[in-house]
Amino acid sequence: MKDIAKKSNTMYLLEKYNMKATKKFGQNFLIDLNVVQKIVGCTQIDKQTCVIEIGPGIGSLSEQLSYQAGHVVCYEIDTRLKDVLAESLADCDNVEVIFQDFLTVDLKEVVKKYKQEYQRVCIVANLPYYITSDILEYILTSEAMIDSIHVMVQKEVALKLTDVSYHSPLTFMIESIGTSSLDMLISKNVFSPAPRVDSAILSIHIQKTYNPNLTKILKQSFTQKRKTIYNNLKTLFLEDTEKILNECGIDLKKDQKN
Ligand SMILES: C[S@@+](CC[C@H](N)C(=O)[O-])C[C@H]1O[C@@H](n2cnc3c(N)ncnc32)[C@H](O)[C@@H]1O
Repeated sequence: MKDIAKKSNTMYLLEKYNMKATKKFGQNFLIDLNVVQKIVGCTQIDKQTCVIEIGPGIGSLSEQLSYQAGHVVCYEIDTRLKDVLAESLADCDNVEVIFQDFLTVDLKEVVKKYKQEYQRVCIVANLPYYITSDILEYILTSEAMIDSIHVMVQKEVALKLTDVSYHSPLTFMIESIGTSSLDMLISKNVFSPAPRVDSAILSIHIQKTYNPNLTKILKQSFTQKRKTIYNNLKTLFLEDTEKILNECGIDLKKDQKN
């Protein structure tokens, strides 16, 4: 189907397949073609890019991604969407839909495979809000050779994750491998059903591979707030603390206050 994101097309598909959005999977479908095209514009993908999309829903974003990208691999948890996606994306030959919980995907292996054929591999998603942090952490710590991540998240989450004075395990993970930016604000009115809050596009450009030592560091660091990271970690890494923090790209004097 052409222009799935048009409200009339979305409603046609949802009604035809008696598909009710479920909170269980954080389903809020985009129903504004113009906004979907602007989102794709933020990603700067091209035919040398393979996109991994998390949660295609009825395919609104996947369709527009398919016009710009070389290949699109979508992971969808809700098997009720099988028939809908078979119809909506029937003409998009470069889209592959896999029905699997994204949090069980071997991302490192999948990205390695697509890197053999495409110059870049990017992740693009209108994320289910109930597991935003879990998904971001899963991607960031996967050690997969991803070039960039462009995800729609709650506006407040995007503001926090791009605020240099805000510290959380996720901000440290992002900082340790690249840079983040808030690229676009999105009104809650362009979704069906409309969520309670507005959204934003958060982009993360990856320059370095994740250092797995960081997960250990963050667990220890966030047990005792107020102290600097260095002081918190001295008990764990002793004289190696400074070296390990430097390797992970973390400022020794940072504390965990918001
Ligand atoms: C906010 S909706 C976005 C749908 C569509 N991309 C759009 O923009 O209209 C989130 C989508 O993620 C799917 N989803 C939720 N949890 C998931 C998981 N763990 N793995 C893969 N997909 C998931 C939902 O079923 C839903 O299709």
